[in-house]
Amino acid sequence: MVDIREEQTQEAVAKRSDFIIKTDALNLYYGDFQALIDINMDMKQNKVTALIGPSGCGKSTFLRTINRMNDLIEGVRIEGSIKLRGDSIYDPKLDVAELRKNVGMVFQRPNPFPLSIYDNVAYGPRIHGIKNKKKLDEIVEQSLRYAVLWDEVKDRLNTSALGLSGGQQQRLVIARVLAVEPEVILMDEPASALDPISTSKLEELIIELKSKYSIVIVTHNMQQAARVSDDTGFFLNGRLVEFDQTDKIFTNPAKKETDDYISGRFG
Ligand SMILES: Nc1ncnc2c1ncn2[C@@H]1O[C@H](COP(=O)(O)OP(=O)(O)OP(=O)(O)O)[C@@H](O)[C@H]1O
Repeated sequence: MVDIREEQTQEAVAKRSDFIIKTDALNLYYGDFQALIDINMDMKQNKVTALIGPSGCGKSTFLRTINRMNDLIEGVRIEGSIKLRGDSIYDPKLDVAELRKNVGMVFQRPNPFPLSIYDNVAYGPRIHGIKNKKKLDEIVEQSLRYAVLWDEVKDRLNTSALGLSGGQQQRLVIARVLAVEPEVILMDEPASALDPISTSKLEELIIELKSKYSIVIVTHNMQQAARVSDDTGFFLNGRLVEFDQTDKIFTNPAKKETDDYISGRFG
């Protein structure tokens, strides 16, 4: 006789594994101020999840919970759960440095180190103990190739990263993140300081990267969210108002607030 519980369990496991990050009743407070209210959001593996919403609605705060960047801010308190592949991100036993290696982050302004292009990419692997020059060379080349920057910089690897254009610097920062082999890449308005051509290269790169990584991106640019993401979450006043497939959010949202926001009636 088939054990239904066993079947259900296997089905549940298969379903769970589609999701890389799951949050359950997540609340976050800055002192007395509640910035995130009861966020339940399951993000899929090898997909791009976009977070949209007006300024101050909690997008960056939410993004930072995924690699515990909020830990660095005094007075932050978190309730509820957030899991990466089923393991609690806020487990006191968790190695935060390991988490941040696994969940890399790209910020609004490109922030290369004042080092050579090569040393920027080799930085993380070196910290994680890789000393062998040949191995480092391989990692640097592969990461720059994945970040679609190799052809532009291969003849100047030992020159300063600060000499690159803003768009190149942002792709270098992505290469630096890729060099430590993360599973998830968080991006907080990564194109906001870039010109249209660099932005479009970055968007192409994001779409390419999802074959290997899971990406969560905060953006103010709704066309960008529509172009690059598979799923979109709309935040308002600390709540996740609606979370669905990007096509659905932009063509037939379920909630009036989402419709008002995407059609430019507020925000
Ligand atoms: N370090 C902090 N201390 C206190 N309050 C904060 C802190 N950081 C953010 N907040 C508040 O939390 C709320 C959410 O901010 P957050 O930066 O997450 O919003 P956002 O949607 O990313 O905004 P934006 O699109 O402008 O970047 C805002 O009211 C903000 O003022």
